[in-house]
Parts: sequence; structure tokens; C-alpha cells
Amino acid sequence: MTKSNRFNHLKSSTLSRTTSSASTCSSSKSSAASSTTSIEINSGVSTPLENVSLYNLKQLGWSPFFQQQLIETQEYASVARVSAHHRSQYQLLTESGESTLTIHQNMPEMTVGDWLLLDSQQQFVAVLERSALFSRKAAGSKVEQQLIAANLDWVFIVSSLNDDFNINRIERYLALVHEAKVTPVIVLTKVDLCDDLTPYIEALRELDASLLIETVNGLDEQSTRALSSYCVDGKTVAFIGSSGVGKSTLVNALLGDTSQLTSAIRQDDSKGRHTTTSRSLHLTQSGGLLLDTPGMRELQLADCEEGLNETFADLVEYSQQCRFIDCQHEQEPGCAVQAAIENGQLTERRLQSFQKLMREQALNGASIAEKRAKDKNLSKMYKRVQGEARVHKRG
Ligand SMILES: Nc1nc2c(ncn2[C@@H]2O[C@H](COP(=O)(O)OP(=O)(O)OP(=O)(O)O)[C@@H](O)[C@H]2O)c(=O)[nH]1
Ligand SMILES: [Zn+2]
Repeated sequence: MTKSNRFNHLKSSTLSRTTSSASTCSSSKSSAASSTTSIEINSGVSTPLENVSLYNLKQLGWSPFFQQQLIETQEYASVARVSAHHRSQYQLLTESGESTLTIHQNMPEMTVGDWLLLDSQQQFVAVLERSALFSRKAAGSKVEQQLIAANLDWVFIVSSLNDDFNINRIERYLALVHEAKVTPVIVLTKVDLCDDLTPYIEALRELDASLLIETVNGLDEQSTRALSSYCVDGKTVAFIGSSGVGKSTLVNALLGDTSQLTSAIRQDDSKGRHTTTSRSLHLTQSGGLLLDTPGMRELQLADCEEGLNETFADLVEYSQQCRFIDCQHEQEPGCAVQAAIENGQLTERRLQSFQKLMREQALNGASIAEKRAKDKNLSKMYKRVQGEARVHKRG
């Protein structure tokens, strides 16, 4: 198959469907949640779940953003999406079902949600540019960046409507989500236990008047339907929030009874084991995808300046009017931030939160940069020593 043939092949099965996948926030939001138990396969015909063994790419999250990358891409035969990352292999979702890809040293690091190009032997060709990426500082003594999740459309920042609700924590999550270039949705759970929503909504509006906010009772199917409407048309969502706020409850509500779907796509690997058990990317009942990895639940703030600036856009705008370019917004004359606080346009809390989070990300980020610099120096040293050894040998 020539390159253009391949392109046309993908075009015929996906491009016609991708035009609507670039739906805006509002259209996604208003689209009704589908509760049917059938999904569409390549032919465009609705098929009962138990018969499904193929997906179309749009169901897996394919969009014009990825499609346009194919035009300038090298040889490939098919595309696949990473659905799980194991020690020695990636699990993939493809148009023809589920498969695995053995990890080799010469492959770039990839993560759940990534789109890959494969050759006719199902071998790795390239990873496509990501529309969004979550990464974090690796745990323990290592201070390297780990990839957590790629190509998400929405992140639900979950908080319950009780003592857990903490506006500073929500700001921290917002910075992370903005940094990853994903649209956040604030999901307030346990609405059934809350008498008055007003103070919560007001506090959130103070952060950003245009924030998307959903209030749900995770235990009530009717109530969680509002969330299903984000989870349509191959849109990929993930959850973040502290323990006990109701994330698992919502995950279960969104996935619904997908046991049929799981069994339909279950495949045996070369050793006869089922390969669906530890998948991190799940197809939801409403036609979207849910990305659930432990890493998403342990996100740290590092190298996150852009995300913070976006989260605190109002404050940043005031600060640009300060008399001194390096104003610390403390006692300086002509400080527009302090003036905004005095006028009631900004809260002191928000300034403190911004400064605290900026310090935190700088500290975490610096250690990563330092580690990189150290690694560089170390490898230079090794090269020098090896070079010297070689010269010594020859001599
Ligand atoms: N009343 C009420 N209870 C809820 C709601 N959502 C979750 N719960 C309950 O809250 C408890 C914690 O919910 P989980 O879904 O396990 O919370 P989680 O965020 O997944 O917690 P971790 O697994 O520790 O991260 C469970 O007992 C749920 O039944 C809700 O909207 N209303
Ligand atoms: Zn200032």
C-alpha cells in the first residue's frame, strides 16, 4: 500500500467522522447523554455491544488534530492508541481491537492516551504530537519527569460539598490542568448532603467566573447524567481529587455496565492470558473514554508556571500594571495588586495562594532542572574519561 493509499484508507474510515469531534465546550456540554447500549462501528451501523470487535477511530478519541499530522508523516500502516503502560509493553486500542506492543530501548517514552503509528508488522513507527499532556515529578529520590496521561479533553476536578472543599486545593488542581492544556470541570459531589450551595459556587466564581461547575449526587444515576454529556464522541476524561470525595463512585457511574463491552474486546495474549484486566483507558457507556491511572491521583506541582499564570490570570493582569517590573506585591509604591486588594477586586488569600504555589512549583521544577544538569555533566565526564582511556590505550 502506498502512503497516499494508506492515508485514504484512514480517511474513509475516520475523516468523515472527525469533523464533528472538534466540538466546542458548549456543544459538548449541551449534547444529550446517550444511555443506549450500542456503539457504532466502521460501517456506521449501530451494533449490539456483544457483537462489537472493532472500533472506529473517533470512538477511540481520534480528531482532526491527529488526522492532520498524518499528511506529513512517514510510512505507516495503521494507528493505535495506548490504553495501558506496563513494564515491558504497551497495551493498544486499534480499529481492529486490542493488541500489545513490546517496549524497545529506541522508542520514545509514551503514556496512556498517546496515539501511535504502526507499520504493517504492527511495529512502532512514531508517536503523534500530543494535544495535551500530564506529567509529574517521579516519586522517591529520582526527580525526573514522568509522563502520566496524554490527549485528554476534560479533567473533572472532584471535591465534595463538605469540609473537604478547599479553594486553595482547587486552585492547585486548576494550575495542573491548565498546564497540561486540558479544560477543567469542577465537579462538586455529595450535593445530597449539602443545604446551601451558594458559598461554594461563589468561592469558585471568585477564581474564574467562566469555570464549568457541575454539582452531583454520585449515588443517583439521574444526577450523574450531567457528567455523561462531557463523555461523548470519543472525548477523553480523567478525574483528580482527594481521597473519599467520590471519584470511584463517579467512575463506576460513567462506565456503567461495560462488562459486555469488555468481554467483546477481550483478547488473549501470546501466553493465552486475557489482556483487558489492567487497561487504564476505558470506553464509557455514553461514547467517550475514561482515563484512570494511579498517577493522575498523585499529581504534584512542578514546572507549572504557565498553568499558574492561567489560573491566576486576573492577578497576573493587575501585576502587569505595577510600577516596578519585579514588584513583589508587598509594600512597594504603585503596586496594582495591592490596590486591587484594597478595592475589593482581589482577595489577599488569592495573592498568598498564588505566591505559595509559584514557590512550590519553582522548588520542584528546580530540582528537575538540577538533576538534568547533573546528568549532563556526569555523561560529559564519562565521555571525557572514556576518551582519555581510549587515547591512553592507543598510546
Ligand atoms: N451521600 C453521598 N455519598 C457519596 C457520593 N459520592 C460518593 N459517596 C460516598 O463517599 C464514599 C467515598 O467515595 P469514593 O467514590 O470511594 O471516593 P474516592 O474519591 O474514589 O476515594 P479514593 O478511592 O480514596 O480516592 C463512599 O462511601 C461513597 O458511597 C455522593 O454524591 N453522595
Ligand atoms: Zn505589585
